Amino acid sequence: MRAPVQINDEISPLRRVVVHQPGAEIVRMTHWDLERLLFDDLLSPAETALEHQLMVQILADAGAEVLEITELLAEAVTRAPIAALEQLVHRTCELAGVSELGPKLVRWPGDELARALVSGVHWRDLPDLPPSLARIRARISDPRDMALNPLPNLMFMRDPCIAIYDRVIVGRMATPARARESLLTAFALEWADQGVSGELSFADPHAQPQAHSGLEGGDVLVLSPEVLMIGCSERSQPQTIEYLAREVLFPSFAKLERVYVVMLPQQRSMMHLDTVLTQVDTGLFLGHAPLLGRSLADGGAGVVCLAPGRAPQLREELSVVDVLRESFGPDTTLVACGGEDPLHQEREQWTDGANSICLAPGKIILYSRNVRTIEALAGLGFEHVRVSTVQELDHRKELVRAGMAAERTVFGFSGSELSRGRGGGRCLTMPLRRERT
Ligand SMILES: NC(=O)NCCC[C@H](N)C(=O)O
Repeated sequence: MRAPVQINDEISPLRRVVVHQPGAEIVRMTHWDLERLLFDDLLSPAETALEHQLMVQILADAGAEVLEITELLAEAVTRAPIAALEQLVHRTCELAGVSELGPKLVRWPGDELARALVSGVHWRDLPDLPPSLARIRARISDPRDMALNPLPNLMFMRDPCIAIYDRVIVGRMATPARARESLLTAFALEWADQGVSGELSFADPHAQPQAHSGLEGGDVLVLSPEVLMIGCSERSQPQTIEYLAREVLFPSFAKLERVYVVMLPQQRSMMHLDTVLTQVDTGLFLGHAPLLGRSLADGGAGVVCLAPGRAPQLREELSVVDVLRESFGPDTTLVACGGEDPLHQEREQWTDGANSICLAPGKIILYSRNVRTIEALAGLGFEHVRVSTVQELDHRKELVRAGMAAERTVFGFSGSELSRGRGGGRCLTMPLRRERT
């Protein structure tokens, strides 16, 4: 059933979420591609799938309906009007520099096409196309001989589209490796039977001026109906954020008072705001303290306030934590990812210690490898519940049930493979509905 989007904050009980279990697309990578495909290592497909399944089970046992994007996409491909499908395929091929493929692909059976759009297409599967320069070059220089590249980052479902309040904003992926993802995700959400009702904003990446490129979901935190926080990062560009705030957000959401823009270092370890900051409970955040606990003057991240009808204002004297206190009260606290030791702060920020997904206030999921972060959370009353594939399914369900009933819980699971793609629980999930509390 199509359902309206409802995301008014980062922590209310999670009820509907989109994920993607990594599949054939991660098998089609080689070490030659790692940098271009934004990975730090080749992942073991079986281990990665197990880790991901474990996370999905925790989400489901905690009460969320979990949707798989490839199922939505397969449904959308068969349900969408032919003109919409042709447009999707045409744009996909255009982005890949192989426009000649479009008319052929669009006639593939729906399931096959949906799979191909995610895991890529080999030239050898297109025997009757006339020779082209693209094909010849692929044969000479690409050992995999791909006409359409795989999308190994699709598992990081947070980034291609962004649910804000009652709508989905279609992202602008900043790198060629991920460009197709926002087209596919928007198409799936728009046309699948289980998609979203209501408007998709900013919906046509090609209709906007080219300058408005670069807006990824990991940079957007929906803190309250009044306040959003957006990272101006390696991936989300200042012009795009300003345009989005002025043209889409303030005119659409009457309650929205301000958008805080956090000026992040333009570097891979902090590619999105949620790699350094996530919310874990009312008035409680988890984050990279050296960056967020200091003002710009003191070496921390700068914060700019955008408000309707006003010029952007740099809050030079305030840290991100100060700004959060200004909005959510003086008791608002930042738990340091990695604890107090600078060495472990750096190590665990890199392994997504700050990137938690909140299942309900005070109930979060984190990779269990981030032991110092989990210790720091324990100091604030979080019980660590370790969830693992060696446990019987019923036992795992019971652990999640008990953890959800406790005051504060961090569900830890192994993310040894997943973390090599540089994303944690928040990056791997795209919430569409949280309960109104
Ligand atoms: N929100 C996030 O931080 N997503 C993680 C994305 C990781 C992916 N390998 C990327 O570089 O885009």
